[in-house]
Amino acid sequence: MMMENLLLTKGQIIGEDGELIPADIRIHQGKVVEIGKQLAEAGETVIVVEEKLIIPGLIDLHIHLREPGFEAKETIATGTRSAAKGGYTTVACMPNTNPITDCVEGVRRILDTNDQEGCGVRVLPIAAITKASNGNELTDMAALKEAGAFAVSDDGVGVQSPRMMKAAMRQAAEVYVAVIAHCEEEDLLVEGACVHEGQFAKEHNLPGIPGESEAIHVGRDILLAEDTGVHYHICHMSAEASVRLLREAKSRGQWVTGEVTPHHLLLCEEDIPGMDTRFKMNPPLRRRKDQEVLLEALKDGTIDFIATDHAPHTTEEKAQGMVKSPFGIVGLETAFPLLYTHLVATGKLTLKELVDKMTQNPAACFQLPWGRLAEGAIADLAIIDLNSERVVDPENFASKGRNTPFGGWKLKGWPTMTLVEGNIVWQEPGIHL
Ligand SMILES: NC(=O)N[C@@H](CC(=O)O)C(=O)O
Ligand SMILES: [Zn+2]
Ligand SMILES: [Zn+2]
Repeated sequence: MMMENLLLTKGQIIGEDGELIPADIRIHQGKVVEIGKQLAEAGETVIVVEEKLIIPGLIDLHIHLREPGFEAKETIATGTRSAAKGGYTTVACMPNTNPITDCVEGVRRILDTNDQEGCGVRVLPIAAITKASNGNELTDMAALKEAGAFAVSDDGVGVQSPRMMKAAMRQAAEVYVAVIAHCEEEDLLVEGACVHEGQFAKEHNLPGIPGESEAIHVGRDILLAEDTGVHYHICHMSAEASVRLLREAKSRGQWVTGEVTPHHLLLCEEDIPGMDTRFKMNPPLRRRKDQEVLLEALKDGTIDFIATDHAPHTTEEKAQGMVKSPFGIVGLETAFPLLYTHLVATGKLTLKELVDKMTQNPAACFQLPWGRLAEGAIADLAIIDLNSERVVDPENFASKGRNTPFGGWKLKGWPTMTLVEGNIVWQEPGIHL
């Protein structure tokens, strides 16, 4: 990619105490070299950002790109474009493709495809914990890491055997890769379980997924991880009991981290309008109490960061009804405006808290060098128009997925430009330099 030196002028950045500060940003050779007021142009291309907010590029450590194997749902090209449009500059993709990313070739293939067909957003491949994610045999984590795997996960299913999970943690600790867990105990599930085992399930006579099916794995894994020294990370936390267990583990100083999705922060089972598969995801939307606890835990730092779990499916797949349709909703293009509008504009989180939990917190949890806006930092940036107001229209998504419960929601705070290492990877149509 061509490296162009840029001068972003008349922007605003978030200061140490959360205040908005007018700022210009000079970018040379892919790095932020100077942040200040009214910087003099020195041969750069000038972009006047007109009072918009400049933040570190967003980082999403849990998405599904679907390639190889499920290209009708999403490809690396469409998924990374969707990420860029949402203000994301780094994404980590789960291995539940076909084939599952459980070998060196699979990891390399994702990196190569992104180099050739991606829009410039950085993709970190997550490799499987067990071969074919079937829970029977561990992958070669040292080789996977060497090939460029970011971490290991069997996302989509829980690792059912505690013995296998313990062995996985031992190996992961030895080669310094994190174990990222989809926590779900299948022994507590019934055939066709599709929504939270609670009020909505009862009213609609649907088989439910209990909160304990998540929490029992969280508790089990915290115990298993304790003596291994592994970094254990909990996917898409949804249940109050899981939060309680994470909080306790952290209070003892254990290396456990957790993420939460925008949909679990903003919705609960009471919001499901009926037999609408756009509200079907795993884990399911739970009680209002769980939703409230998740937000509290995110605010107080128990839950470390926000990840979308962007999970595109085709319209046909999602048209098979509540029981048969696949779990999952898309999230990359709506995450920031949703959370800005419903958590920041309502005073539940500060703007700095929200941005930190989508940038520097995920980076810090996994020792990634991105997610900061400072002199000397890599110029991964998102420019956000906090005042722009638009209605979510899934037909306009860059993602192939249209499966969102947020269609029709009126939101503020849309990204207008995304830069990775100083290169513009997406900009709102109609903006000309
Ligand atoms: N979250 C979901 O509802 N679905 C994910 C799988 C997963 O994240 O467990 C998918 O791959 O579709
Ligand atoms: Zn999962
Ligand atoms: Zn997932």
